[in-house]
Amino acid sequence: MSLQWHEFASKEQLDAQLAVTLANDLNAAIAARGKAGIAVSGGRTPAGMFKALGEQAIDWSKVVITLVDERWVPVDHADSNERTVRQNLLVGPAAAATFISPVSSAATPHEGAAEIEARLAALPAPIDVLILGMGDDGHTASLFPNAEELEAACASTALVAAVTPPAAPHKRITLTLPTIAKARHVVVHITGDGKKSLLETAMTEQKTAVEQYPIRRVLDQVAGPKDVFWAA
Ligand SMILES: O=C(O)[C@H](O)[C@@H](O)[C@H](O)[C@H](O)COP(=O)(O)O
Repeated sequence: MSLQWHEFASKEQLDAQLAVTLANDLNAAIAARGKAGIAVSGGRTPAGMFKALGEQAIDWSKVVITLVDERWVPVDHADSNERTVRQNLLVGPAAAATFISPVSSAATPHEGAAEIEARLAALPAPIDVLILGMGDDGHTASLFPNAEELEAACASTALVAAVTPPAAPHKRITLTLPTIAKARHVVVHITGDGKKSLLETAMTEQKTAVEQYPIRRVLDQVAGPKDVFWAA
């Protein structure tokens, strides 16, 4: 399926519409299978959308939430993606959702990966809806260009992989490419002209784009519907 672009006049309008789209996915999954699974991305972009999502009419007690990737830091660390999710999404009615934390007290994600893998057995498979961010280098999740474990994380049959990004300050744990690609619906959530231009470049026909940009490598493997929600 081709990548469908949805452009919005403001981040606020994007957040409001994406929240409705995600709520529709979750409610459809609950109606069909009795529960729903969502994997959200970290970074700075999603905070406003998390607030809008938390206001949607969803039976949160039937929703299982996790992160697409995480920095291997304590959950009260300023760089923790879980901290962002707990402060912006898991408040109000959405606090009734089941959140699967992708970090443990292990010293490194390499040591902690097996425990996180076991925890994620509680996540509906395939994931019903998965939101991807994208970095300025074309990374998505924690699939970074030139990372020493990139190939392993793109080929692994496990749910998660530990990654040492070449330039980011923290070791990471990430859903593997096959796990991401199996999601029933994938949404790329990006803002700014630079990221729009980068994603358009990544999605060109040039074969080099696949090697250079993990976002392209991931989207090429996504079997289901894939959308981009973008605002300037
Ligand atoms: O832990 C992370 O950083 C993310 O999961 C990462 O993949 C993020 O989505 C992009 O780097 C975009 O981050 P921003 O939204 O902060 O630009």
